[in-house]
Amino acid sequence: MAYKSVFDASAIKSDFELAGLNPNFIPLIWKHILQNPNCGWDEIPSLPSAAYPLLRSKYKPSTSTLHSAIDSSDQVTTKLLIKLQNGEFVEAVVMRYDTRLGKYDGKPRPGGLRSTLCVSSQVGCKMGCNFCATGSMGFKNNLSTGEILEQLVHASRISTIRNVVFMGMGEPLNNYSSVVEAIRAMTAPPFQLSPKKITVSTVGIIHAISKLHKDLPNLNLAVSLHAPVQDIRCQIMPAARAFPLERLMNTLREYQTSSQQKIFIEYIMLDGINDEEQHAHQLGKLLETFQVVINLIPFNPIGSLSSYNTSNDQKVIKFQRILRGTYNIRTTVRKQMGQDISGACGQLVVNKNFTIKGGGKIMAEIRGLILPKD
Ligand SMILES: C[S@@+](CC[C@H](N)C(=O)[O-])C[C@H]1O[C@@H](n2cnc3c(N)ncnc32)[C@H](O)[C@@H]1O
Ligand code: SF4
Repeated sequence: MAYKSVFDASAIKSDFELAGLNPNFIPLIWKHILQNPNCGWDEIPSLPSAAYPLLRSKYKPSTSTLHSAIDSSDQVTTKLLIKLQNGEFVEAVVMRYDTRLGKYDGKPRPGGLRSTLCVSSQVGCKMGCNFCATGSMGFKNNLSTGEILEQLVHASRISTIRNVVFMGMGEPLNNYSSVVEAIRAMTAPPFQLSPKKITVSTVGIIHAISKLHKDLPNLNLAVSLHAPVQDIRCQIMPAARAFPLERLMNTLREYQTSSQQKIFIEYIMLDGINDEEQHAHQLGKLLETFQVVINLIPFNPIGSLSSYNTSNDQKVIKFQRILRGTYNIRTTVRKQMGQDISGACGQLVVNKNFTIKGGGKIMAEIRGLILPKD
């Protein structure tokens, strides 16, 4: 029999209510599991007696298991391979940033290390972007709320997570209800992340963006735009045909008007495809009346899955200068982390022959993606 995850927030809440139990006990159960990874139900103290048989009969403290974890050579990034109850695997990536030294003056700051977790929302993805390793897997299944939250639970045991980005495997807005429910749980006890520290990245699912601000105010929205005109978007992102650029921009305008929040624009730099000066000007004109931050993302190689090359540094800098200088748009170049463990954006495909943290070699070649040897 398949058990439910105790982190399936609405399922456990409704089971508690049906049994006449107070749902306020649920965060206490979650907290105990966070602190005691392998605990059994009977070890959780102070629950009403009717809670124990309910938990035993229907729920597991974790439906997924951490199959393996591997550190990048600089120890900054850790990629987690997580096995789901149905036998499928997903990946999540922990990225550690050192905030102890000020970015500009190099002076010590309080706070120390903060970690960002990149979570998956689906096994595979049906959007088929042709620069993305996950897209090449096709779609297998949506993750449940519990399976999304369990990624945070596994990661919290190796690092203190302050930020969550939905930039792992899958299109989060194609799994809307589970993602929204998981984010609500992340911002409540015991996780208590600030919604301002959670970012959902989307290829541009128009109808879902329209709902998002009402369901989750204060959330950060990142849109994978990647091209300033519809024909280039369609060439690299087949889903763009269903979500035309003009309609997407209208939807973002409405989103911005109602949320009053800046929007993050993701722009992958593909040599000879979308990285010329004319593209920078088209992008600048498209976005100059919005409150946006543009992230220029160097293309991460995905082996034989894609023949794209990343733009050279001079082109990236020129592109950035045009957006900043001519259009006054805040534009950053994303620092890539975890490339050596195929843990950077778009490199996530399931690799079961992963090594255990701290040792050994990466052995597998999955779906033509040749992983680097360490
Ligand atoms: C893997 S996606 C997941 C979230 C969502 N599906 C989306 O497309 O925004 C996260 C980000 O990685 C980017 N990405 C995908 N493949 C990439 C690659 N090979 N190199 C760099 N970024 C990539 C996507 O375009 C997106 O901005
Ligand atoms: S970039 Fe995002 S939407 Fe496109 S295939 Fe990859 S995961 Fe799916």
